[in-house]
Amino acid sequence: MLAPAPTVGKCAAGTTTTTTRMEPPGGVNSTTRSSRKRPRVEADKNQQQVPLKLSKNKNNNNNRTTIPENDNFNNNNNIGIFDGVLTVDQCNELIAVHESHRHAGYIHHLTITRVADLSSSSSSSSSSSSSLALTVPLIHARQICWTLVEEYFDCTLDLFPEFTALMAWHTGSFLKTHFDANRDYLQDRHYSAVLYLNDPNDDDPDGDEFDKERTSRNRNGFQGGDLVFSFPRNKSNDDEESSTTTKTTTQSCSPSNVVCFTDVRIRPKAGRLVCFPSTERYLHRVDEVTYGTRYTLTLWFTRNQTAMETLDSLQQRLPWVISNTTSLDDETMWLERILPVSSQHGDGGTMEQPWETPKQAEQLFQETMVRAQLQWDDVTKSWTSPQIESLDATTNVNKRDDTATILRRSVWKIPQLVLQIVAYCWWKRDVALGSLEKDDLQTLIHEWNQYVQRRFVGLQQAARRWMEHGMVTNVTNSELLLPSS
Ligand SMILES: O=C(O)CCC(=O)C(=O)O
Ligand SMILES: [Fe+2]
Repeated sequence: MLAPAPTVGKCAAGTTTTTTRMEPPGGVNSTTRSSRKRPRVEADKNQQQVPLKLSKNKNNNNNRTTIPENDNFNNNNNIGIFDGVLTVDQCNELIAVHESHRHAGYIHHLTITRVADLSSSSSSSSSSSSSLALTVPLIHARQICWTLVEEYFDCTLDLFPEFTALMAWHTGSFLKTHFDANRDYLQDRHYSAVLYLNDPNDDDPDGDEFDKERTSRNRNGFQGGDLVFSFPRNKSNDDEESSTTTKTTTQSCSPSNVVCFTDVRIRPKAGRLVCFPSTERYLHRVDEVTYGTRYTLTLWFTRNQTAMETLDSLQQRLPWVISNTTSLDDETMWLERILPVSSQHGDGGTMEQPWETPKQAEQLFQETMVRAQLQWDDVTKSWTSPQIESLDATTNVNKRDDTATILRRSVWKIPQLVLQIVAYCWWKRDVALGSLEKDDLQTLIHEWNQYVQRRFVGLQQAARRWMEHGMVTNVTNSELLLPSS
């Protein structure tokens, strides 16, 4: 006899909404929970919260099954959905972090940014402090999710992050039906959590009223990309379930003894966290992203402390973080050097200089800007010129996936900072870098440095705390609670 389909709990972070607790399937060890309890972290109170939109229990059209947000299931709430976990601003910051450091991911049309990608450059490199500073919003977001997942599943054992990455699901990406602990080496994945960072392009994803302000901030929207769970059920469950849920059966249930599947479809939404056990009972897929880019913070948690992901590269560099009291001027210089206005000769220090004269610098700058523009255009249209095709040959990535990686590795040695400025441009100004005047660009660089400086100070403070508490030898075991501004 098959277990009834797991059900879905809906709750709002930071509100008094009661969360229905689940018993994890198969039960968990009832060892008393350790007294260590991370403080609950809430979204930055200074920033406007994404308004909680409680449901109107309305199905949207085109035969989609949505989860009614006011459903009160009485049995296990095995899938948790939290809205407003991060503000739209916080989500946008994470998208910018992703864009500034993305690498080709593990499936086509997927790019990822892990903590290691932000912290692995050599400690003396000029671009290091800005990259390291960007670990702050990522670790902070992880901390919020971590607390929510532990609380939601009412874990009697502590959980530990097993994998953390910002991801961009570009047009054409999808994941076929799977469960997350589906390989021998993934047995330590116990809970999955996905925090969505942007909205689909629909005006009305949840049957809510059209929200102009929110939609206007919803840059880089996408179509498709629903998360869909498929729960097996037997026929005897059919009547009961169809009367209490809006789930639909995607296969007909005859003849008898045929296993049927109930689909539970979850629409991504900026600031929405979905969490579920990583076991085979939670088969799920990601529908193809048919337009645009879908951004997520994807996390797995483990009950096995030894399987915890290491943040080695970050940890190793903390002493340098603490001792680095200098400003980020050297980084500013990186970009200034490729500006026509300030392309005087320097010795270049340890940096590579792919140009010899101011004229070449100017040309490099123009090319960089063209490429930066391409990055934000429709990539499928962008990759036509033979020159860019040949650039692609210098990388091992899918050319449609990973413009940023190509930029970074390209023969022109475009500095990492340019990518960061491109990402910042999108984030704060909603403009393409190529369309900016030189003066605008200077202002932007200044703003960027101030932003990084603020984040870097936050990292220094946290690092000092870790040092003081002797936690540096095992950073991932610390609270990793960083200031959010
Ligand atoms: O992005 C999602 O909604 C789910 C992703 C997923 O299933 C996975 O990465 O295993
Ligand atoms: Fe998955």
